[in-house]
Amino acid sequence: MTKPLMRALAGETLPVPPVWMMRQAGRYLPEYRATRAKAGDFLSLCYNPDLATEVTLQPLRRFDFDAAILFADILLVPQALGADLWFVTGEGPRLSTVTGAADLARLKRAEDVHETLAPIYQTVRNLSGTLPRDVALIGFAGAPWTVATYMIAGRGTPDQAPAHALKDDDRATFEALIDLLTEATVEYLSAQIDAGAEVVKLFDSWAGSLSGEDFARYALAPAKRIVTALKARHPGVPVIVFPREAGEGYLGFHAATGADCVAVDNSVDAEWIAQHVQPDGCVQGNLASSHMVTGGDALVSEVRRIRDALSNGPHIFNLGHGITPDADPDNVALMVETLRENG
Ligand SMILES: Cc1c2[nH]c(c1CCC(=O)O)Cc1[nH]c(c(CCC(=O)O)c1C)Cc1[nH]c(c(CCC(=O)O)c1C)Cc1[nH]c(c(C)c1CCC(=O)O)C2
Repeated sequence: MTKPLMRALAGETLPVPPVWMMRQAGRYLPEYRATRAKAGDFLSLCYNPDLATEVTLQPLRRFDFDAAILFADILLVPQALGADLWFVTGEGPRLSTVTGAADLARLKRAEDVHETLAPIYQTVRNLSGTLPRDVALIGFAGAPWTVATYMIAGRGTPDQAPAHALKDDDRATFEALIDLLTEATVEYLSAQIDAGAEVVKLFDSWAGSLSGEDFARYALAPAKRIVTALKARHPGVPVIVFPREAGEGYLGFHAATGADCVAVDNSVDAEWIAQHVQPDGCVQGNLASSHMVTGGDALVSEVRRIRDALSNGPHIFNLGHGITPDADPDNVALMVETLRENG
């Protein structure tokens, strides 16, 4: 029997959609916090295959999810390309910046990322074969634009202004960075698939800040290049893309990139997705993650509404973005239970 997640990705409409959660291994779980304390800091946890395997498995012991997602981070690729990376507690990531051609010239080549990322592939190998029979293993990477926004600014930014400035002031350097990240992402995802990832997902968390021609050039085109290269190297391995807050940019995203599934955030309504995106292929989403904090009747009715709205086509149930540290694990259990109430 094929795993439910793989069936949905192949375009099948299932009586109950498969379910998993972005950031399902994370700080809302006390056992995650304990393992992270043992590792020391977040990056040490990412690069420790035994502990990264353990935290990947933790949510599966509590919840009957259909997928596990590799525990790692989208910012490991810039680090593997030679950028400095560290996390400031309570604030987020910091990186050495790329502000011009000289910074770009100091980065390594795409093929060189494997040396740093080898422990991540070991985590994938550990997980492959360890998972419950019906659970699919998802690998992931950040999309070039989103990763570039962190590399250019040296940190997370509310409006991605430094990346927009480099794009508009020094397009050659900006595009060379996007190209390097596109190639490095193919290398990284391809190695995850070789190590046992059954599905890969591309996170373009800041796709929504690109508009018009820029959206086509820096969200669609790199995603298409990555999907095309992966399909050539690994026929049959499905790809999920997540152009977060793309709005109307979700229209035609399957066809423009060749992705098997488009993940949709909660700024668009499930009915709209059913009408305008799901006819093109599998969709994933899109419960607001705030329901994992507040729970109750609002959670139950919203899970039912999204499930029912998307029940006439291939759907993977998920949140619209990652679960937050203040979420209550009981609400996650209630989400899964509600989803399957008649199934
Ligand atoms: C932008 C981005 C990053 N990382 C990621 C994105 C794209 C998706 C999104 O928009 O959420 C993706 C990511 N980050 C993490 C995963 C693991 C897999 C999963 O469970 O989904 C995934 C898929 C673990 C993580 N990545 C991070 C944590 C928290 C680290 C900790 O334990 O303190 C986890 C579990 C840290 C991180 N990593 C990043 C930031 C901005 C932060 C700090 C913010 C925060 O503290 O929540 C970069």
